[in-house]
Amino acid sequence: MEFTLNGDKGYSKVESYNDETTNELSNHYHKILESLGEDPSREGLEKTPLRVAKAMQFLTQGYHMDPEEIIKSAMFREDYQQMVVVKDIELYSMCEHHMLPFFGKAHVAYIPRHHITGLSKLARVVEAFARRLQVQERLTTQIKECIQNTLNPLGVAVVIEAQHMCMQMRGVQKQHSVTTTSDFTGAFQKNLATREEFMKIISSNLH
Ligand SMILES: Nc1nc2c(ncn2[C@@H]2O[C@H](COP(=O)(O)OP(=O)(O)OP(=O)(O)O)[C@@H](O)[C@H]2O)c(=O)[nH]1
Ligand SMILES: [Zn+2]
Repeated sequence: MEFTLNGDKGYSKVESYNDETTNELSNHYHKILESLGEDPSREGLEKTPLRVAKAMQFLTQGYHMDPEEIIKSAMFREDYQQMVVVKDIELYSMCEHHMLPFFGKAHVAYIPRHHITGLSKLARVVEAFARRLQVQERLTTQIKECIQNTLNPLGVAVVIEAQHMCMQMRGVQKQHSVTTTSDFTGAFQKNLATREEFMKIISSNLH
């Protein structure tokens, strides 16, 4: 089956894998298991190369998504010019240095000029950029730019808080460190009160 994620909405709802890529990855993971001193033919590992091949394609499916198309597929003209905040969007990404997970939450806001977008699309844009090999800084900026370029709003704000497994399980081994990145355009950049309102909303426990 093909990865057909560039559908008319910019993503596909079906979990599917490219047979050729799956085969190629499986062969590589078979060798990797051997290099690690394992026996890829023992019962528990027999299907592991195939499972990992699929898992890795799932975790990097963002390469087959078109984030701008995701927003454009649900853009509506509206005169609302106040802050729209979607907070606590959980995200799972992989650091490009160690290919280990980093995970946490994204908080996304914008102030519409003439257009709003479907709320789920903001979360889908986070997914589309997170499901790639990333650094947290670039992930933050890409989400911001995508929303700015498509909706042309009065401002965009993105804050990401994440824990990096490469800092927890290995390396410096700091279990409790959390990294926060942020990026702003327009009103969020120029107007301190606007930015503070956003920061207050994402820090509050109001639901
Ligand atoms: N800026 C940034 N750094 C990251 C991110 N994810 C992982 N890193 C860091 O990437 C760096 C890579 O540094 P290197 O010295 O080349 O790799 P390393 O020898 O494995 O480093 P240690 O993790 O310190 O053991 C490390 O400091 C990681 O903590 C990220 O999203 N943003
Ligand atoms: Zn890393």
